[in-house]
Amino acid sequence: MTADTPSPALPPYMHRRGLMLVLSSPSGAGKTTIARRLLEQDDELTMSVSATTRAKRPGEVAGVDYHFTSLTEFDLMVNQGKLLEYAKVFDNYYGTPREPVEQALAGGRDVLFDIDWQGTQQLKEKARDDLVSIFILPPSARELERRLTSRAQDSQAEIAKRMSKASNEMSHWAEYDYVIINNDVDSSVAKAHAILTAERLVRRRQVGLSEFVKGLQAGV
Ligand SMILES: Nc1nc2c(ncn2[C@@H]2O[C@H](COP(=O)(O)OP(=O)(O)O)[C@@H](O)[C@H]2O)c(=O)[nH]1
Ligand SMILES: Nc1ncnc2c1ncn2[C@@H]1O[C@H](COP(=O)(O)OP(=O)(O)O)[C@@H](O)[C@H]1O
Repeated sequence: MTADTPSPALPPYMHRRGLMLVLSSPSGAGKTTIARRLLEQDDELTMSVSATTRAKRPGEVAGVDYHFTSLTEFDLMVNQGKLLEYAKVFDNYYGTPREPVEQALAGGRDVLFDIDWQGTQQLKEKARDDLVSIFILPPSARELERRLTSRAQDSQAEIAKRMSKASNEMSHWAEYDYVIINNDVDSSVAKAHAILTAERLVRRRQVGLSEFVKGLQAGV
């Protein structure tokens, strides 16, 4: 085939089973930054927008960054089974609405989650085969504190609380499939995207391969 001959379309029975890509890290290590960049670069990736009882930060948009709810509304979602997982983090509740995730996966799209280790464990119990998890570490403790402070969105007391919980959060690093030390943002985004690209090619995620290969064999 010459360079300007269009490649033939793949048969319609071939499609990809969507995967769930989880990013976790101690607060301030950079998962929101990496998640935003991945979403900009990749049309097949959808963000799971969590529900939370925490107060909205300056600049955050309701329905985009989080669904901000009261404790009563959150309880109702839990009792009605509307959350795929939920956990208490830093004295607030956070949870993943079930329906958008199920819809995206059914449509062959991949879903990106910014959730903590507790949520990751719950998703792993429910959907191990569809889950790919990445733990993001800061390059140093000092840099973590600098990032939390320079983000300038939390009070000093809130930052101190996040630093004191960082050690516990980081103790879960070995439960993840991949680890990225987030030194340079561009390089970390490229690494996360490489993981996504490779995981999409995992054999069981490519539905219809057997028929495809049979067709190839029949044609040679
Ligand atoms: N289990 C769970 N954790 C979540 C969810 N949404 C956010 N989190 C986690 O809650 C923690 C606090 O998030 P946030 O208040 O946005 O603070 P930040 O991580 O400092 O930006 C982070 O570890 C998030 O990954 C969720 O739906 N479920
Ligand atoms: N590799 C990096 N180098 C320098 N600053 C970074 C890097 N990654 C993220 N940041 C900055 O650190 C702060 C915390 O990042 P953020 O993505 O909000 O972390 P998280 O979502 O893990 O709490 C933000 O101000 C962000 O711009």
